[in-house]
Amino acid sequence: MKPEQLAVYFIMGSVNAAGRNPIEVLESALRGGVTCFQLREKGPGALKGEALLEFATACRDLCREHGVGFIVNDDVDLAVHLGADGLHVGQEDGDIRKIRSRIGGQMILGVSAHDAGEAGAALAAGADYLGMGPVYGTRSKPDAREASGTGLIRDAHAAHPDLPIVGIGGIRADNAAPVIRAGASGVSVISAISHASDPARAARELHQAVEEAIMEK
Ligand SMILES: C=C1C=NC(C(F)(F)F)=NC1=N
Ligand SMILES: [Mg+2]
Repeated sequence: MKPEQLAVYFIMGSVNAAGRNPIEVLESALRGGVTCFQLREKGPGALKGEALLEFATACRDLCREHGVGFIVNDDVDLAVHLGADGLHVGQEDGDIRKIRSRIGGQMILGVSAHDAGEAGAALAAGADYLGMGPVYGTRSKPDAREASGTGLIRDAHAAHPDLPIVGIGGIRADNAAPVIRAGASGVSVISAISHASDPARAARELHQAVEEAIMEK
């Protein structure tokens, strides 16, 4: 996982597409230059079984067409079955070491971490990047913790400067810079792109904001 792959990390499930065809939203986001995509099929109305497999396969193929990493959230079996580029798990999704041994050394493994301690444990267990947040208030995750600002990212980056971190939670083009300045390699977003009337434009604007902040570092 090269840190620059985390610059604009789009996360979406079929329920996040604001009533539109999620494949068209993903296609638009990819045209707009998102650098990584995570399929996070969760919550009421989430696809299951054959419908999920079809949707996930279509997302994977679109990402491959655009040369963008395809990451699956939580579902180890689905990630392995699809030959995904990576898997993202939270602290509650099982023992990170066991998951690493299950997916092998090639697959990217992302782990959610909420403090420097969890960051260290995830790194020791084989994580390739950390997702840290919620930086700002978020509506995409009903059970999200309190907004933590960028302090957690700053602490984790200071403790583990070589471990790529992506910020998450309420991030948009107009508040992305502080996340990068705190030491993150990129920002991950759901609704800033999936709810945008023009997802490609939203992705471009986020990419510009992140690139500018990286240049100013
Ligand atoms: C809960 C999550 C936290 N962080 C991330 C990512 F941005 F990918 F690191 N993805 C998630 N699903
Ligand atoms: Mg999870």
